[in-house]
Amino acid sequence: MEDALDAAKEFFSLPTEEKVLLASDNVHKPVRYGTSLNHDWIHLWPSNPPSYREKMRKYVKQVHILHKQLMEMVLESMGINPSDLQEEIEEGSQVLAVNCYPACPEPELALGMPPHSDYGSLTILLQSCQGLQLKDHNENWIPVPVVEGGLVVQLGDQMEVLSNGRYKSVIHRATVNAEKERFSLASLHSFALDRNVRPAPELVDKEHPYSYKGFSFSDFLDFISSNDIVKGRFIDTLKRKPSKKMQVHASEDMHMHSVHAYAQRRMMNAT
Ligand SMILES: O=C(O)CCC(=O)C(=O)O
Ligand SMILES: [Fe+2]
Repeated sequence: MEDALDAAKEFFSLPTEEKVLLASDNVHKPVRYGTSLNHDWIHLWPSNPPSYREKMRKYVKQVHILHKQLMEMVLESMGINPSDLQEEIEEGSQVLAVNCYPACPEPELALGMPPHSDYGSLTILLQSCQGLQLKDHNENWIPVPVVEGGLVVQLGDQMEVLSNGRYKSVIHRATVNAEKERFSLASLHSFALDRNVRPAPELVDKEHPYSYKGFSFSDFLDFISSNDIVKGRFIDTLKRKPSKKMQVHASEDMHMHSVHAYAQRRMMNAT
């Protein structure tokens, strides 16, 4: 784990001229530096620092194995037989977001990443120092401590839809640090890209009516290509009976924080 964080640190310390060669606003690009999609994009990852690919590849591989074990546990806990979704999981995608948040002299006025939920099934996150915060059901921000050798696991929008709302995707944000530059590695896992994710039939009944429209990865890409994050959450566009109150809350919050979003750098590595 330390190796992967070192590789991130070395990459971001490269001269800007070198990093911008990988810059792109095109969300369809598998590797992009700046402000995602199946195995074998590693040859496109940064070749400098020289150890970057090897260190990241090792990390990504281990995390992929862990993700499969976690998926089985989460699905079983929802009463879904993991083998029913085996293909979706096997053909799923993994994107490693390598985030760098420069030290900020006034951390209380800025955010590294505005509030959002991740679109996929599971996110496995490693942080170099404390900065991740989760929103709890009372709308309070809870800092997630750094535990030596520990990883943070979050559920994304695909799990909320699949569980028919029994599990919620986690709204989270990244704060910045006054003295230290902060790094995080977010391994974003999703079901197969061409599949429509919809509530599992076994979780739809009289008391739990079908609450979300199904969606595919391209629906999500269309949403982020044409919407600013301040306009709200993708998952809210899928709700069949959206709660107006919650929507207003979420978007006001996002707007407020994104106005102050600080100069975060991000490198997306599809695997
Ligand atoms: O830096 C962090 O702790 C959060 C990163 C994150 O939420 C993301 O990359 O989606
Ligand atoms: Fe995230």
